[in-house]
Formats: sequence, C-alpha cells, structure tokens
Amino acid sequence: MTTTALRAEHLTRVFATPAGEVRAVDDVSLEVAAGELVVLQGRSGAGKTTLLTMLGGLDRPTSGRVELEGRDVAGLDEAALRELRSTRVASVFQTFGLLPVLSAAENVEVPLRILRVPRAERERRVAEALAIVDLADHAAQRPGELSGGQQQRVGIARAVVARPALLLADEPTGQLDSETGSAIMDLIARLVAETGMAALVATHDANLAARADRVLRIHDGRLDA
Ligand SMILES: Nc1ncnc2c1ncn2[C@@H]1O[C@H](COP(=O)(O)OP(=O)(O)OP(=O)(O)O)[C@@H](O)[C@H]1O
Repeated sequence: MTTTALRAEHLTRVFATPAGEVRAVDDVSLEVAAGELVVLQGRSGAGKTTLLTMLGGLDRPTSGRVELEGRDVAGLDEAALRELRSTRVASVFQTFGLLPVLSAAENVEVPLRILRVPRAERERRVAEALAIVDLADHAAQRPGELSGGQQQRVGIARAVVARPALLLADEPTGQLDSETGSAIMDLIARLVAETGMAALVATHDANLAARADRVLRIHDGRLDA
C-alpha cells in the first residue's frame, strides 16, 4: 500500500506588488508518496520556490490546502507548525544554510537538539548521518573549511538526521559543478530509497530529472497537465 506523505489541493499564492497582483502559484494540486522522489522543473520565476515554501509550512497559501502525513497544515497553530518544520519536513537550499561557527557535526546535530534528543543518542545519529553522506572524516571541520559539495552533503545530513517524512530541496545543486551536482542527486535518491521518506526537488537542470520517479513541470505558476 502506498502512503501519501504530501498532498496539496488547489494551492494558490498571490502576491500584491506595485505593478499589480502576481499569481506566483496558481491552482496547483499534487501528491508525493512515501519513498517517492519527485523532481519539479521550471524556468526561473515559474513558481518553484513559492510552491516549496508553502508545502514546507513556511508560508501560508492565499487559498488551497496542504496535508502532510494526513494532517492539514493550515489547521496547526504556530507551535505545532514549528514542531512540524523541525521534525517532519526537512529543507535543503541552494545556499547550504549552514552555521559558519559550528563544525559539520554540530551543524548536523541542530535538529536533534531542537527535539531534545539525549546526548548519547545525538552523537550516534550524527555519526550515522555523516557516514551516510561520506563525511565521517570531516566531522570537526567548519563549513568554510569544506568544499561546496561537502557543504551541501552536510546540509543533507542535517536535513535527514531527524528522519523527516518529507525532504524539500530547492535547487540543491545550483551552486555545484555538474559532476558534484549529479552525486548529490544520487545521494538524495539513495536516501529516499533507503529511508522511505518522500522528496520533492526543484531544479532547472534537465539531467537531474533522470533520477526522479516522476517529473512535474511548472510554468507561470501552473503545473503542466
Ligand atoms: N515576496 C514576493 N513578492 C512579490 N512577488 C513575488 C514574491 N516572491 C515571488 N514572487 C514572484 O512570483 C513568481 C515566482 O517566483 P519563484 O521564486 O517562486 O520562482 P522560481 O521558479 O523559484 O524561480 P527561480 O528558479 O529563479 O528561483 C515570480 O514572478 C516572482 O517575481
């Protein structure tokens, strides 16, 4: 039986700008199953970031609904939403988002601290996550002492350490050369297969779509049929 990790129904986001209303996302409905890797493709300005931000509960839609593991995200209060964002949904962005003063291991540990996981268990899970992304030997280095690809792998280890139901990635390979970007996509595909999490990855790189179970295309805020 497939379990639906993420469901969006008739999502719309309208921004008011001096030049008038911008319909950044326009009546988008989609589902991502547990263990499924979906790539979202679209040109710059097509609405990818706006859509991912709503799906991750970071922005509320103008209309429509988002369900994560069967729960209506709009029905959650701020505290429940914060908990959801730190435990069930993980995000990986183009600009890595690591804390520069912390080591790789300390960066990966952040979500577990938020969850108040006991220290011994934190250490075990951080070591496991760093090993998965092949960075066990770099645990003590700070982001500035790592390459771009290594930093992105730290970001992925941090994203998955709390075993989220859903991984949202916005151009995770945008800053990387094509070989490193390809390795990052392979890593995401492997994590999806091994952990059963769902992943939605936005990219305008057509080659990366080859790793996906399914490709969605967005154009002017609307998904292609
Ligand atoms: N806060 C905002 N206020 C006004 N307009 C916005 C805002 N955020 C996004 N937009 C507009 O919404 C549309 C979609 O933007 P979005 O960032 O989602 O595109 P994208 O597909 O992620 O692009 P890129 O690949 O360049 O990151 C664009 O026309 C953009 O100008």
